[in-house]
Amino acid sequence: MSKISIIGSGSWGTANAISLANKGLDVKLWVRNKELLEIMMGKRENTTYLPGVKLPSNIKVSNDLEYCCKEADIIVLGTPSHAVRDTVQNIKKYINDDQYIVNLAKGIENDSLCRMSQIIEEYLPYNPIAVLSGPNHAEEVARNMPSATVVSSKYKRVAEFIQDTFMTPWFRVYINPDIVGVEIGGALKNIIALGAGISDGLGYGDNTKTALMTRGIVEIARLGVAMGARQSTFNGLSGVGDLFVTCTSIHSRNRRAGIAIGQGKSVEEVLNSTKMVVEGVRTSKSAYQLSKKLNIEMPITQEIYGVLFQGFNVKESVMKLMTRNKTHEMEDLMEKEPIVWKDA
Ligand SMILES: NC(=O)c1ccc[n+]([C@@H]2O[C@H](COP(=O)([O-])OP(=O)(O)OC[C@H]3O[C@@H](n4cnc5c(N)ncnc54)[C@H](O)[C@@H]3O)[C@@H](O)[C@H]2O)c1
Ligand SMILES: O=P(O)(O)OC[C@H](O)CO
Repeated sequence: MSKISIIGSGSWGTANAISLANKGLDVKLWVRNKELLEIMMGKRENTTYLPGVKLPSNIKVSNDLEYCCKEADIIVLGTPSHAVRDTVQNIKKYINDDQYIVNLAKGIENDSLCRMSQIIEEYLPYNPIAVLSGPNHAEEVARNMPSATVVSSKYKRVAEFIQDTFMTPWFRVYINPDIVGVEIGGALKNIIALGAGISDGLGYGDNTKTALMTRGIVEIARLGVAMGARQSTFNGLSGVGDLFVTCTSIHSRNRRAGIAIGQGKSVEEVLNSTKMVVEGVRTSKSAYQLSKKLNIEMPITQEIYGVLFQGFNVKESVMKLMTRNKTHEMEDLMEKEPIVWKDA
């Protein structure tokens, strides 16, 4: 039986700890904040990030990184994406080459434009690395509500081992070798979820949100394919699957932040009002930078980046998107699927 250590006890790190512990595995959960650690030890509950769900007795909570890393077969990184580089640097001295590293964070690092697995590989080049990404809200996974997800790794052996470890009757894990596609889908859907929230906040309807979601996945796939991903991955759980759940769920922090912005709150006000991470904000900057670098057309991302960082007015952004040059819906696939119109 594998020993698991989860570094980061936000909602998702804690939910995975609970899911794995319910399976009978020994889990150590690293808690950064000492005050929260005390509460979690006493109440056996993460009252800040996952209230209402008890921690099984086989989860050991600790603030000691060395204690958490040593003897683990699998180290799971559960911090937000902006903290992954620091976290890997901090744990590197306690890690052996044969320990598996699984990343849960969804994001693309600003400026370096690295995917999370690339950051991990930079510091731990010999370790088996996998990423887990899919339509999974912590609040539901922690309560054993049936959910599905995807594990990706460059190596089938690694993906299958992590699949077996995380799979439960309530958490169905698929594997996919397209690590670029899985990471890009999981990271960039957060930008579209902010947009879906803005649309809801403006009082627009289901048509508007569905248009954003459908055209959103087109531009996510366009960037992903340019970075080496497979188009088909964006039709899967880490693509449209995660996009659907994040754009429609009451649990989504990205969507909730978007709603508040659509209702007129400033971005600063919205981000200051929650302890929880709104990944889409930083990711919009990285995606915008990537679209410029690779010369990829990403109109929705560009407008959302503009709203978040350049003071764009949300209603004007909607109008800019609606009045762009007319085009063919399947423009991206035309080379692969030539279009033949009938004459007259
Ligand atoms: N919440 C979900 O349902 C869910 C589901 C799938 C993926 N994710 C992804 O998992 C990652 C973690 O999200 P979450 O929802 O658990 O976050 P959260 O907002 O619930 O908690 C954030 C956690 O990160 C810690 N943290 C913040 N800054 C840190 C730093 N600089 N160094 C170390 N730790 C730091 C906080 O102490 C806290 O434990 C994100 O990338 C998110 O997109 C979340
Ligand atoms: O709450 P959000 O918006 O960060 O989304 C959480 C997960 O990524 C959903 O799969």
